[in-house]
Amino acid sequence: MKIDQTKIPQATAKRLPLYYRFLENLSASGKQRVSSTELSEAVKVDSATIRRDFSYFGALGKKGYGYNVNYLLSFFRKTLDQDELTKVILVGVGNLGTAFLHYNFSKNNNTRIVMAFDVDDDKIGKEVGGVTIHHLKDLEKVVDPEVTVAIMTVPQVAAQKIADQLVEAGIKGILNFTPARLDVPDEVRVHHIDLSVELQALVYFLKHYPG
Ligand SMILES: NC(=O)c1ccc[n+]([C@@H]2O[C@H](COP(=O)([O-])OP(=O)(O)OC[C@H]3O[C@@H](n4cnc5c(N)ncnc54)[C@H](O)[C@@H]3O)[C@@H](O)[C@H]2O)c1
Repeated sequence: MKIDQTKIPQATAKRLPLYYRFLENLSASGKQRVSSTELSEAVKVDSATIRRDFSYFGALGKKGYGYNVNYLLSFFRKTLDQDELTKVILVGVGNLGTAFLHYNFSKNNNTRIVMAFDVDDDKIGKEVGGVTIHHLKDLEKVVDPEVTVAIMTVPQVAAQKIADQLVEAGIKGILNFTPARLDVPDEVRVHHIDLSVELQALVYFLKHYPG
């Protein structure tokens, strides 16, 4: 079935990897079907939302049967391009960048950091987690044109200039771990991950919605 991706709401699209990971584990343990209630408990999304999410791609659970795990998995694989390896680059091999290179999405075998960049001469040419570190000035020379996603783990002060360089080199998506708010052209997407904001939100919810 061909799904029009533009019709899937963003909030639904964001939950797909979550569903996918859980279904993959289910399938590996030999389970053939799953109910929305079971899914709901595992991924912590309410079952009405799950049913609505799944209805966007025509997966209608049968009463008393639930969803067919393999059907869902094959759908998610296609939709999330799980069959294709997404190559990603990382800029800034410090504390956080080093940790990411060692982790390198080992649980999620369709995303891989293939190259890292820094400006510290002591790091250039070395490998971390099997990934070679290049000088950022060589970005356009060494990066594969099919790479369109970059992770930024650099000091805040350097972030905007590096974002400009990434855009210039054809990067279309930036996962930004620095506290800097980046200014990029409309066609470039930035996802900003700010741990202190997440923590503050958690503390707020604990305080105002206890239990
Ligand atoms: N360490 C954490 O736990 C953590 C958590 C959340 C967010 N952050 C944010 O992530 C970013 C990185 O943090 P960190 O602790 O890894 O910092 P770090 O100082 O350990 O590492 C920064 C790296 O970026 C490199 N760098 C500096 N200027 C550069 C440039 N122009 N081009 C390419 N590389 C450059 C440095 O050489 C260094 O290797 C910061 O913005 C920080 O606020 C860090």
